[in-house]
Amino acid sequence: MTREPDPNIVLYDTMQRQKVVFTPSTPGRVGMYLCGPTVYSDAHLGHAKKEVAFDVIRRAFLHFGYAVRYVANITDVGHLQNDADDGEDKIARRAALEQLEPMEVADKYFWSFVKDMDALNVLKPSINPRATGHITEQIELISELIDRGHAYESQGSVYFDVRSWPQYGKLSGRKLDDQEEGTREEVRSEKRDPRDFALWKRAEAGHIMRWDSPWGVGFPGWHIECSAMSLKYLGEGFDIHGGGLDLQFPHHEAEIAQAEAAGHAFARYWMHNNMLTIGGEKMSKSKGNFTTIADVLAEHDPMVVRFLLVGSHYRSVTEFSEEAFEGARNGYRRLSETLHEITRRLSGAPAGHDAALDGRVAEHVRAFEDAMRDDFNTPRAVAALFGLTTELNAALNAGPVARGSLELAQAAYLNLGGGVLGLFMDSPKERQDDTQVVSALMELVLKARQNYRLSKQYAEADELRQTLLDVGLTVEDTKDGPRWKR
Ligand SMILES: Nc1ncnc2c1ncn2[C@@H]1O[C@H](COP(=O)(O)OP(=O)(O)OP(=O)(O)O)[C@@H](O)[C@H]1O
Ligand SMILES: [Zn+2]
Repeated sequence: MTREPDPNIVLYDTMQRQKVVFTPSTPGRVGMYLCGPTVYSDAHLGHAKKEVAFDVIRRAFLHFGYAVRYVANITDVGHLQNDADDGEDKIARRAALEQLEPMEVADKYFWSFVKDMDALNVLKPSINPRATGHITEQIELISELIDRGHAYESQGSVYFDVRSWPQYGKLSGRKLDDQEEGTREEVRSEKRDPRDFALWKRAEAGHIMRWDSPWGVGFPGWHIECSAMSLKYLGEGFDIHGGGLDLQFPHHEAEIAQAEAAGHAFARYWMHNNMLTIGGEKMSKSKGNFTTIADVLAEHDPMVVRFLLVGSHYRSVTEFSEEAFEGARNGYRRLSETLHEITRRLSGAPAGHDAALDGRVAEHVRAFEDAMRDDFNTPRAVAALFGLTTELNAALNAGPVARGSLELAQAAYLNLGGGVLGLFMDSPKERQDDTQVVSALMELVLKARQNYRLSKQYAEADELRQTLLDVGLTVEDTKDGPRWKR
């Protein structure tokens, strides 16, 4: 059943600095752009916070009846050490360290990112554009900026002229005079103003990633890819642009200036996730205080990791600690055990509905949806799921529950906890456990059948075989003994 797009979704827009009602540029549709990873190393838990935060927002829009086009870029060129305008490219540096081609590095860490995201049940983007695949679009945008007098060439590089664009700083609220960018003397001398930022950089001898351009051989600056690719795939005045709080300045500020100074309408709403911290400090690659997603998943159920992340609001800090995991593990177990019990009790449940219970389930569903409509308040939504769980546990403990009510409750868990929060995906660990349990049980069953046959109880042996067939399992007698398959 598809529902009408919900007109009452409220989100916090960083640009307007307040919560506002979301109205899509095209009725029923949401265009979202998310600044994705620079693929030069394995993703860490901080990246997971961001990806899960925006995945939940996307899932909520889907739940509330919208079609979503979700574009998340992959930065594979132009992101220099320390986010600077000058210096080594992060990918090229890693390529030299690992003795790989730069594109080999980008692919290696792209696929490792995809694997992590799959494990965390993050939906795949509708489009996953790469910076190196959109050099032409970036050159076009830079040319538009030069034509309009907002960018200038200098010794084979091109810089954005911030003094020509007084709105520069409007997202982060930074006044031009307070900004300081580019400290190296050689960069200063190429720029008209130290706050100008690179759109295109001249490739020095030995720089591996290089493309031809109207300004000579070079490579794009870090910010321009997002303006070019978001406009290409989502169009003028697209709905939502997301990313980490730390990207507000200079990255998002630069994205806005590049697009708007070239005459394009840019994102209508800006959403920023807060940071995952460790010991109160932002987890980050360059600080070295990170734990990779792969390392976390080696020890923890991915659904517990996800539950931990949605347990705090996307605009709040999430502190990463063992105690936080302990809490998440217990909380998640409470929810999933009740869901399993409901599913178990469905077969054999008396027909019909318990109207009073249905009403109480509906109240928790409403509380969940109200929370999600209110700037995607996942902690409140999780609290509603706990309310639902307390309700259901009381009913289940009191005796048989009508099938219709169990079905309603099950749908609530699966649509809200599963569909919106992305939980309740069978974890690989659970699946592995299941496979082991099935194998062990089948060994026992086949041994019992052998025993029947040895004692010439053929009717019992055939009955066993038939029972297995009824659930889709076939038994074959081979020279090495009986084998079973699905
Ligand atoms: N600890 C974190 N919590 C939440 N989001 C994060 C965290 N670290 C990075 N992000 C987000 O992930 C995206 C990519 O970040 P980036 O590749 O710069 O990671 P990083 O670890 O901060 O790297 P570096 O330290 O090299 O800058 C950005 O949108 C950023 O805001
Ligand atoms: Zn970006």
